[in-house]
Amino acid sequence: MLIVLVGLPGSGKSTVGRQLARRLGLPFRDSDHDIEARIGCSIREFFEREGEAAFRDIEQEVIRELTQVGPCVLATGGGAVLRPANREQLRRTGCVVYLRSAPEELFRRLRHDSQRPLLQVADPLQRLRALYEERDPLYRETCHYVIETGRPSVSTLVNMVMMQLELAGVLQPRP
Ligand SMILES: Nc1ncnc2c1ncn2[C@@H]1O[C@H](COP(=O)(O)OP(=O)(O)O)[C@@H](O)[C@H]1O
Ligand SMILES: O=C(O)C1=C[C@@H](OP(=O)(O)O)[C@@H](O)[C@H](O)C1
Ligand SMILES: [Mg+2]
Repeated sequence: MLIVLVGLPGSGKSTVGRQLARRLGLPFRDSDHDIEARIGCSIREFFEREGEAAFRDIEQEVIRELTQVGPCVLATGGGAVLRPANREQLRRTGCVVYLRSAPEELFRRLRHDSQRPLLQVADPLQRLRALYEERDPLYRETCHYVIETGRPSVSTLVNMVMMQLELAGVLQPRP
């Protein structure tokens, strides 16, 4: 089974995804990690050198591959839903969970983070609000379930995702 996490930068896709995979005994894959292995530098450097469109081309290839490697928990990058082909591929092949977070919460988590290329601007909170406006409808269109991430800790969120998947019959209930 393929479980896919989507959401804005800082929503916890990588952190929650890793713990969720451990709890489920599934491999964990992070599309940004595979992209960095392929380009041989950080995503931030690649954005600066080659631009966003070149990044999106590689991201689309990596997503297509990772949705075909067998059962795993897949953390995507925040912009994975921008391309219709990715939205269609993720929704068709996986059980897609949207980790929804308010831009203000994401700003609190990421204000000291220098590795997210889209947030290296004078007003990152304003940028996060704009990204939310643009992408929230795309995450909703792609996902099967929405999980609110505002207050819960990472381990509580892992439990919430597991409970949601059990209720939906995607996961067997735990004894
Ligand atoms: N539910 C949460 N509560 C508090 N901090 C969180 C939560 N989820 C993620 N974080 C923190 O926010 C930062 C970004 O998380 P990350 O998993 O990299 O997000 P993403 O992969 O969605 O961009 C990390 O420092 C992580 O520890
Ligand atoms: O939102 C985006 O467009 C991006 C989010 C990043 O992943 P995270 O969501 O893990 O930060 C990474 O894929 C790249 O910097 C582009
Ligand atoms: Mg991530």
